[in-house]
Amino acid sequence: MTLPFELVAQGKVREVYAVDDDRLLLVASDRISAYDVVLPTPVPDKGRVLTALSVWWFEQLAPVLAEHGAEHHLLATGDALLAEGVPAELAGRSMLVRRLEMLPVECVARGYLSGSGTHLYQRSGAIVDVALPAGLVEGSRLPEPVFTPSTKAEVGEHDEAIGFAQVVDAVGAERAEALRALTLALYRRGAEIAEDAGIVLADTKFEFGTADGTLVLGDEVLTPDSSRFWPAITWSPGAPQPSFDKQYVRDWLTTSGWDRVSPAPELPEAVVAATRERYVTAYEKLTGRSWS
Ligand SMILES: CCOC(=O)Cn1cc(-c2ncnc(N)c2C#N)cn1
Repeated sequence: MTLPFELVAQGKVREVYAVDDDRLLLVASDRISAYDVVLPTPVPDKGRVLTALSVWWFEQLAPVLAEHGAEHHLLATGDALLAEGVPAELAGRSMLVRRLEMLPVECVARGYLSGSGTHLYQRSGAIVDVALPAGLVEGSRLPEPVFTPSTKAEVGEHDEAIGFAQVVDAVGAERAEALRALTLALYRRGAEIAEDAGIVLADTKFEFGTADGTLVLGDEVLTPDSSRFWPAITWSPGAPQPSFDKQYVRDWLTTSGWDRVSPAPELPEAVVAATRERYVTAYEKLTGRSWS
């Protein structure tokens, strides 16, 4: 599909286009990645569901942003984009956003110990400069949510966990404090809403920018692609937790014998359908809205 806009960033499952000097278009694809590999089989509606979820979260989080003197970058989505020249088949999985001066920090909030956080903790009892109590295991709930920022890695590289001092070096002390406070406040509100929906929001990554000196929440927000969603019902510390949305894919890939190095195999139709259903279910449980 050719868009009448310049491609400015390409991620594993998303693209960013320049609409004009002040606005960008974030386009979510139906691609799914597992074990850091983009799989060859798309999941129908994944892009549209995760876009609708982000849009809903921007609405839910607007009061928290306002409390912190911040805003978000969303301008429009869906049919409103047709007038901007966005093709109909992309409109539902695109967000028109304000162009920001993006800050060079991945703002990660963790309410639970998982993934790279567990690895760092097992090595040093902390996540960089964030000390944690002894005796935690993969999946443990943390006493309090913590801010564990990282650098924005180049495409294909892994983000590197950094300490608060490095955030200060990058954006200044006042802005660093604001990022930490806002990241944790947004995470707490998201985790609270997710808990009511039977979903553990284990961690999430926010990206912020500035516009005319104001802090602005960018990127996608609180989706299963930017966060770890676990079914609350199966939460059991001591082992990797089942992913709310990707577990069918992970399990099938494991049974398929894929070596994780050679090109990933096509997913069976049943796994694609079940995975699509997980995205729709996450949307409906969180928003209380019917996907249809
Ligand atoms: C392909 C995936 O890459 C990204 O989303 C990272 N990225 C964010 C921007 C951005 N730049 C200015 N203003 C914004 N509002 C945004 C946003 N969101 C560019 N790349």
